[in-house]
Amino acid sequence: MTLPPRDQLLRLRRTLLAYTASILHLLLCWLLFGAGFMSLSLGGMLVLSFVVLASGVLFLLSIWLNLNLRFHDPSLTLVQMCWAIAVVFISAYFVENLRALFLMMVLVVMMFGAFRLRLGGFVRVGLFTLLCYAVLMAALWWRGAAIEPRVELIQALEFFVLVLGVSLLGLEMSSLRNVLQQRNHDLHQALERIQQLAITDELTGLYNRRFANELMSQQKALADRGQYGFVVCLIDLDYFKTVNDRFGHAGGDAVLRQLAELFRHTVRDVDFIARLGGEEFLLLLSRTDTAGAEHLVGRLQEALRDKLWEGFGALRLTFSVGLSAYRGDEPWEDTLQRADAALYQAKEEGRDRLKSL
Ligand SMILES: Nc1nc2c(ncn2[C@@H]2O[C@H](COP(=O)(O)OP(=O)(O)OP(=O)(O)O)[C@@H](O)[C@H]2O)c(=O)[nH]1
Repeated sequence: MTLPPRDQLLRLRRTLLAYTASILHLLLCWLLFGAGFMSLSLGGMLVLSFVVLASGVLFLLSIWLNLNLRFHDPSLTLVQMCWAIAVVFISAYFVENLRALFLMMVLVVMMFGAFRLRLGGFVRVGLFTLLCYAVLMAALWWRGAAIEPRVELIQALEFFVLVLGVSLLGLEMSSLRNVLQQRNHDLHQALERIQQLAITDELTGLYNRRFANELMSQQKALADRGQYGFVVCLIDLDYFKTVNDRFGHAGGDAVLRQLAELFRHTVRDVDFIARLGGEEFLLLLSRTDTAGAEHLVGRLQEALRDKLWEGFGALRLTFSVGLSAYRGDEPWEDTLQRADAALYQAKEEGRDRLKSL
């Protein structure tokens, strides 16, 4: 059996809490029944208990079966609150003498809305409470219960002042919760941004040297476990200084950005490309052998030959590559070291070529 997602679990927990409160309310009813304050027969008490317990189970089931997700507010806060308030008023109808005390349960229900309802929700619950109160008074009057209008009016006023007070407190808590949620969201985004910045090269958006080292060590661990290889290519642009001399440093930057875009589009999704600094790049090819890497480098050279540099006219660029395949059970630094030596050879032998060691 799989557990519901976190949001649903939270809703279940909150509904379970409300269910516990309604069971406590029911216990109070039974206590008053035992003490002779309820004008309800044993059968009536059993029906009331069944209705309260069954409705709670229905709310819990609707969340467990995800039926609540079909509603505008999947927490069902308003529905649950109105139902709980109705139950309090229904049971209050049968209480003799202690009705005002009994109605205080409505305040507990109000507190449940504190973390979810906004102003509109509180107004609706308030109006619903008002309606319930009026219906209760009418029903009592209809039944011929002894109602002292002045006392009832004072009790009603006191009740509504309390409901208003609790609603205002609830609103305050609700807005506090919103602020906290927003802060949490902002912090989460800032953290994501920081994590992104920590691994990317600012100029090109490729991975940076620090992350390249991490990737190398990860690749080594994976290769050692999975018995497959990986290849490291160090790519260094030839005579890049002339680009800077011709177009200025900003122009050189723009060329590096366009080059990064070309690399990104040419390598496979499973491969990694990082800028180690200056005009030097590292290509990390996973599950590839030397032949496969040479093939990819050929494709990159071809793409570079055909590249039309936006804003740089007839610019032609080449690069030299030092390639090295991981030999198994060697430190990844050794693989990189060999690629570096191979790159040195490629430069020494006239550039625009690939050397592997
Ligand atoms: N625009 C720009 N230029 C950079 C950046 N980092 C390094 N460079 C330039 O890259 C050039 C590298 O020069 P060199 O090391 O002599 O290399 P090269 O001119 O490419 O010659 P070889 O590598 O020997 O073929 C220098 O002019 C640096 O200023 C950068 O972030 N932006």
